[in-house]
Amino acid sequence: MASNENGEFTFANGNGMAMVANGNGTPRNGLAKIQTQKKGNGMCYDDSTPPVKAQTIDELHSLQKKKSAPTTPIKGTQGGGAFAITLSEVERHKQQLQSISASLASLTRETGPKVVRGDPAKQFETPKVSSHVSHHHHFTPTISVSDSALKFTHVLYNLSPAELYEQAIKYEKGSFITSTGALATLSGAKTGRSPRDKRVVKDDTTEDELWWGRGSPNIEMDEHTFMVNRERAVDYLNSLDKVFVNDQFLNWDPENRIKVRIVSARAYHSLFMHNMCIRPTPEELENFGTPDFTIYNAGQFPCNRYTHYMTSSTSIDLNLARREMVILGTMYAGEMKKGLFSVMHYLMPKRQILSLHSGCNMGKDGDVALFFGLSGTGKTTLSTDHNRYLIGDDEHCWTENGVSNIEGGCYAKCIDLSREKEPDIWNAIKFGAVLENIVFDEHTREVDYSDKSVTENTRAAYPIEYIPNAKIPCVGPHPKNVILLACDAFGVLPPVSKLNLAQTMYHFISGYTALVAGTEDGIKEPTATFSACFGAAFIMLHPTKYAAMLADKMLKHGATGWLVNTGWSGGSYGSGKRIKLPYTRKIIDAIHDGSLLNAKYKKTEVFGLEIPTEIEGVPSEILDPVNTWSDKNAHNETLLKLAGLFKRNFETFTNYKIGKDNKLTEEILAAGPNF
Ligand SMILES: Nc1ncnc2c1ncn2[C@@H]1O[C@H](COP(=O)(O)OP(=O)(O)OP(=O)(O)O)[C@@H](O)[C@H]1O
Ligand SMILES: O=C([O-])CC(=O)C(=O)O
Ligand SMILES: [Ca+2]
Ligand SMILES: [Mn+2]
Repeated sequence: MASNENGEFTFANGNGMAMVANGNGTPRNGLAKIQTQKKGNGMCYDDSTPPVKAQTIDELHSLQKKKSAPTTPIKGTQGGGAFAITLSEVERHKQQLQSISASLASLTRETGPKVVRGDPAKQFETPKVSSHVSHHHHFTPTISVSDSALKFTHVLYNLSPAELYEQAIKYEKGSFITSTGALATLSGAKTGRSPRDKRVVKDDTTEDELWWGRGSPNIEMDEHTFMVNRERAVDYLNSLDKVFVNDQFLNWDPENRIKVRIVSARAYHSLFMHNMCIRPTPEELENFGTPDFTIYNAGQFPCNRYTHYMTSSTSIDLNLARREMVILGTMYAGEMKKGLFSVMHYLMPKRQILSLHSGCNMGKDGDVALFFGLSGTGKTTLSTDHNRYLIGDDEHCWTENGVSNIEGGCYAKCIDLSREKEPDIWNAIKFGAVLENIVFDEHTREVDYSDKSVTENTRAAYPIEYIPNAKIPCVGPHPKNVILLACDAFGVLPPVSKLNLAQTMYHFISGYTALVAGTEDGIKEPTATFSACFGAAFIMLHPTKYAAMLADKMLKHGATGWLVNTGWSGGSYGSGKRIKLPYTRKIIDAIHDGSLLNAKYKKTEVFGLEIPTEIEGVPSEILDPVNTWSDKNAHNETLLKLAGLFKRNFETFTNYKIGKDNKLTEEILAAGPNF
């Protein structure tokens, strides 16, 4: 066999004699049989089995790949017979391509690139397809049009995971198949989000609507600068031989579904979004039409640091009026996921729908729990519970009718992942899953989840249906429990406290956690992080807007608030230890089954938290942190230190009113630590 310039194997041997292949396109008995006698027409056949239908080697190869809707090149070019299709189908294809072409329009390409579906490696094999499409997008070059306008850009449109694997492995350095079939990838220099490089276009509308200024994640940019970056990204994408386009949905609530298009340069990005957004059926894709929101991910290419408002070579730019986002200078895929989440945090409240940075699951009896928490506090880990239905692990909406997941997949932290402690996540890391920045054995391709050589923030992205008890469609009734997760590396917050509504609001607005960045140098002071609504990086409106909606909904549906510390016990980071995951799971079980609601409680000093004295399966002495510290003075000092940090953080919010009357506002202010 020889390999042609397309990297495909030809079956002709050096003597011009062809080898015999069976109907599956593979040589019989594994080895190619050499026919020594030439037949008249030059074609060989094996007369012991029915002859293959193919007339040429290319046809034979094409038989191997069964045609399917989303990725097949434009039909209707072959004329009648089996390929005959209705005019409306042709029209739809045409519109779809025009829509993609319009997405990629830039100044150097007024009408957008010539869009061709399929792999550029095959462009010479399927001339009919390209000529068919270019016919619709042909324009005469004029003096003002640069050469780039004449170039083809191949659009790899909604490829399947298998096709994306092939693209990644063939063209993207650092892509490998792991021993369980996942696609290992490298995200490049950035292995986490870059919130300081996020910009939002401030125009007349957003100036009034959005939260700007101190504490806000929204750093302004103007429309013109946005267009400069947009052009830079689109020109970069157009300069490539091929781009990936994903047309998908957000939100499982059919009434509030958002159509998104993601244009990117890497198979890694396309597969990541395939997993993370809701996947359309072939019919839904046929009728997709124009997207509600578009992301241009040119992450390989930097922004120009001399551009106004830019302070680094990374820029993530959101333009709500244009319904567009541009990514330059970071390939970390989480930017796309969380960029879209920001958009939802703008669009949903406009419809009186509360958007939430939370996990969500449901018991056999239909009791729903929300899990709020900053990155790494346990939303994915604790919402993925073998005894409950998973609705989603990170982004939800709460409407008049109940909850709905925004996404179609999960994004789990992988550091120190173990089969015993997190079996469902472990098993979800199989073919189709994207594994970011993990380290594996060069030969066996077994992943070492304890290895932080690339980053501590190793991640797995997989479709939600990879979790066996996923609730599909991912919607549920109104929540019964609202669990606020904090990973308290100071080790002074109780493992669990029952909150009244004002306390729930106080802690929701505070959005506390304290993680310790892993370092090789050993002990490092924990640092407190306060992030309003447990996701300040993604909210667009003032935190009190979301808080007021949450208070309304919790009151209306009688939900109970809880504060769960998934962090340290027995001392701060360095002397104490992280609370054992099995204990946290027991605590969560007791919340779900209602037993904790009616347990015996006592009130803590300073934070005034109601803590239970007993929980089945959890040692009672750990329920009050002071018991676990050998140095009581150190405990009290640390407690006061953390309380002080809470107080200082909340000062920003003291002038804001929550809801219609001032009563709740005053109660919330009083619900913080007292000392
Ligand atoms: N007691 C505990 N409770 C919860 N998680 C724990 C506990 N002890 C250790 N962990 C570990 O902490 C990590 C929690 O990460 P997880 O992926 O659930 O974060 P997340 O809240 O979903 O964050 P993100 O929003 O960034 O996805 C996991 O690696 C988990 O194994
Ligand atoms: O967005 C990410 O990169 C991961 C995540 O879920 C978070 O940080 O909340
Ligand atoms: Ca998560
Ligand atoms: Mn998250």
